[in-house]
Amino acid sequence: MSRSSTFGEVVRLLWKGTEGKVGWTVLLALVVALTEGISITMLIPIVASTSPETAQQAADIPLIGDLIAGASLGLPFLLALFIVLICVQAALNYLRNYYSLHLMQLLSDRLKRSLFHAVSHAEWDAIARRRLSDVNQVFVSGIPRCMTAANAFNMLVQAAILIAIYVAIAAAVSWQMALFAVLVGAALFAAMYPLRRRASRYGHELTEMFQQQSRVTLDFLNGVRLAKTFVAERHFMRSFDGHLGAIRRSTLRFYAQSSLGSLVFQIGVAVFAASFVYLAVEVFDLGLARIAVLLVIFARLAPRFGVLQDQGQQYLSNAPAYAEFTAMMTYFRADQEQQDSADIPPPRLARRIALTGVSKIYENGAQPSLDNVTVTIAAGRITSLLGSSGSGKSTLADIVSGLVTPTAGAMLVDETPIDATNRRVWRSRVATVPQDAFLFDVSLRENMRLAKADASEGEIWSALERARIAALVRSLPDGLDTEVGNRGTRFSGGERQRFAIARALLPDPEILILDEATSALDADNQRKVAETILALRDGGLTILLIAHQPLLADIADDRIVLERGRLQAERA
Ligand SMILES: Nc1ncnc2c1ncn2[C@@H]1O[C@H](COP(=O)(O)OP(=O)(O)OP(=O)(O)O)[C@@H](O)[C@H]1O
Repeated sequence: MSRSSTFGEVVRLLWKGTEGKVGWTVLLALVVALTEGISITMLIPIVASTSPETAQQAADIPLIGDLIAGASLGLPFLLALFIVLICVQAALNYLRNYYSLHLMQLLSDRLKRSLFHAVSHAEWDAIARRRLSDVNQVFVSGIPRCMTAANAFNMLVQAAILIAIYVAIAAAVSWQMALFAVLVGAALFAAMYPLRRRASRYGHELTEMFQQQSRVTLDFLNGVRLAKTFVAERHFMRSFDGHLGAIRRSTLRFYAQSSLGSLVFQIGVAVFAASFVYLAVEVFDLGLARIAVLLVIFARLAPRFGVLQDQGQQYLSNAPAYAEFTAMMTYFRADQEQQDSADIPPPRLARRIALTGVSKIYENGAQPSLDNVTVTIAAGRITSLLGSSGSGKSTLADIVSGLVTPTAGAMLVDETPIDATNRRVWRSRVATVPQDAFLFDVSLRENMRLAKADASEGEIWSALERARIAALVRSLPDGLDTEVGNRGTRFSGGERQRFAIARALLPDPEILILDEATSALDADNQRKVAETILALRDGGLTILLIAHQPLLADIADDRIVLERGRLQAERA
């Protein structure tokens, strides 16, 4: 995204994201600038009241001089008014800062929610194609950087308003000096161009480097057990150190350059101050009243130029994060799942699931992962999905569960076709237990209620009984209140698997899909899970098993054999 289009995007974001409320901060900035302007202008009558000579100088100032002449006010009154104006100004500044912060928080929440929504409502295919560490990175550092850019932009606008008002007052006092200030300001702005370009480049580098760092961190945390098994901690540590070093070096380089820029800027401002006073006194012979006012204006103006410089850099070095955010939003929004409409009843499975001519070609897949497969899964029976690695078993199971959309072909649940309009509602009636039975780091009861938020104690115990794990829970001192701990590692693999089955059974699904559910278990645990599955089938549940182990393959009533995405055999 080019700099100008990012600029337009940030303006739109600020305006739309705050529902136009950002306009209030600009208006407040304008009022603050006006009260500041009035309080500065008031210095003229105050200085004028010191001697007849200064009074005459003040009267000579166009516009302002006439005003002073019109209202002959005493010094105590002027000083009191000056204090009142400064108080009003301080209060308005406080209000503006607080309101800006409030808006930024609101905006940040809005961006996070919209990305969360876009990801959670995207098609699974689209989610699976994307590195989740990149998505996480946008949440953790991308959106806060967008906020810094938006805030910097807002500050820039406010500083620009103040500068414009100061320059207008300066012009009323002496147009030559105002013109001089504008020309010097423009020259300083132009001189800082290389620094702004560097800030923008640094911003792009930072986005890339944060992504790399997030990838290593998440990869390591997700596979920490494996990393330790391979004694590969040092490899990850080295890689992590490498990314930290790159970020540190780039940041130091950037700040060294920008500090140098600020240094040059400060020197430039000092030269400007000296020339300003010289011109005012020696060339234009402005007199004390005007010089006093111009100096006060200048003293206020200089830090605003500093704000322009600092916030400009903040904006440029953080705006690339916004381009990253919008690219990610566009990606996920392009592939949104159709939402359920309230009047669609969940399909019921009483007889069979029939797939006809189903094919699946993943976006980046060279070959079809499923090629014209026609099979039937009978209700109330155990069907096993067999085939060598990569033959398409998981793809078929994901199509049956409604997670993956087939590229071609049709699926019927009894007589109901499953398509974009009801795929989500069908998925809510399917329970899947993956190979790695994942338990969340909350209590057993809360883990169960993730599958059905309003499950009663009776329903929870009934599901635990069906999965043959109730006896274990009863033996625990804290029963259902037992905290599962990090990923449930306090339970054995077989126990976790049966908890996962119990959780999957809680919403009373139409079909249970087990994806290599016992591959990580020993023979004893495999046997226990197999007994659990047989008992569920005897209770009338339809079960689809992806199984390599003979023990599980043997308990199946029907078998579907796939090879290279094609149906090899379908046997009872
Ligand atoms: N998201 C994806 N994008 C691209 N290709 C994919 C994707 N998922 C699966 N594939 C490819 O589709 C083919 C079938 O994969 P699938 O996971 O369905 O096989 P499987 O029989 O379950 O394998 P395994 O027994 O090893 O788990 C494989 O060649 C795989 O590389």
